[in-house]
Amino acid sequence: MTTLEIKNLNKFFGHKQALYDVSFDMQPGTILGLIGPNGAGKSTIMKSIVGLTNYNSGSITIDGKPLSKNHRKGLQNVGSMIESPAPYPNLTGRQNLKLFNDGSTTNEEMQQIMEETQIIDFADRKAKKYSLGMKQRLGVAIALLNHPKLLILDEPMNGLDPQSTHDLRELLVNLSKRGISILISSHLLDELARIADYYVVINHGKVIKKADSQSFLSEGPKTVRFETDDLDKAYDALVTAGFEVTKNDKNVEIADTNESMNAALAALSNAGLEILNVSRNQVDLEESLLNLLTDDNQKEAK
Ligand SMILES: Nc1ncnc2c1ncn2[C@@H]1O[C@H](COP(=O)(O)OP(=O)(O)OP(=O)(O)O)[C@@H](O)[C@H]1O
Repeated sequence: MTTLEIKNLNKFFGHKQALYDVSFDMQPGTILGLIGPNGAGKSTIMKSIVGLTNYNSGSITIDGKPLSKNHRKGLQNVGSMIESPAPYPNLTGRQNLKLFNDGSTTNEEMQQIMEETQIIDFADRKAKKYSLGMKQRLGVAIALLNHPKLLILDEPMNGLDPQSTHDLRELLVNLSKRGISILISSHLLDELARIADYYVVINHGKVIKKADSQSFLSEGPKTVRFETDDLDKAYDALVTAGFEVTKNDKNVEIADTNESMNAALAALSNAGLEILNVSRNQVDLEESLLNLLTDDNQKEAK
């Protein structure tokens, strides 16, 4: 059964429309990256799902159950950490978890959550003494209480050091393997690219792209880079052979097409150059996103 289905969601703040007919869905056990620039509407979508804000029209269905527009937070089946996590500062991590437990999480499960999110070592310290990274981890632990089928995490990697980011990534992948769907927004696109199965791109409150991670990245331009013993000469040789060339500190780069590799290699070796390395490159998530946003903003400006 579809875990989350959002259809034609519209949201106004006063006269200002923040979401325009946003629609997408999530299947069980998938990680969906919600991406877009600041102010695009990502948090508003997440808040609408958990009832932190109401919406004007459209529908949200979780695990087959439609939500009303003014539903309260504390939804069954949904765990969330939206904007900064807000544990009670004068309670310890463990006490916070107990407080957010609706009674369905056993002590053993609570222990497992504390271990998985690695808050166990500071679980008996007051939350006000936590660093940002520790608070983030406690936020994820709270989201994991009560057996969620859907986890909604807004910028969960903020403030985490590289080891903690790595650990959180592993945890999220393991949770998705257990069938939990994870909706995650992050500006740390390299991190997101390592775990997301699908992306939904938001710009100015509209969905401008939905794609699985493979096709999202493979649609972008590909290039081939050559390292040689003389980059200036390599640049000239490729330009003379009719290529559009970019010269970097370490290599020269051309568009990767079916014919370009052989023709470029021939041009470089005819110029007497020693080819030290050849690499094919696909655009990364950040580049794909920037290309998409540039196209969309140009369309809007017309
Ligand atoms: N409480 C509010 N009152 C009025 N406008 C709001 C409110 N919350 C958000 N907005 C507006 O709605 C739009 C979407 O904001 P939102 O916070 O959802 O963006 P975002 O994609 O999450 O951005 P960021 O990446 O900066 O978190 C923005 O134009 C924002 O100014």
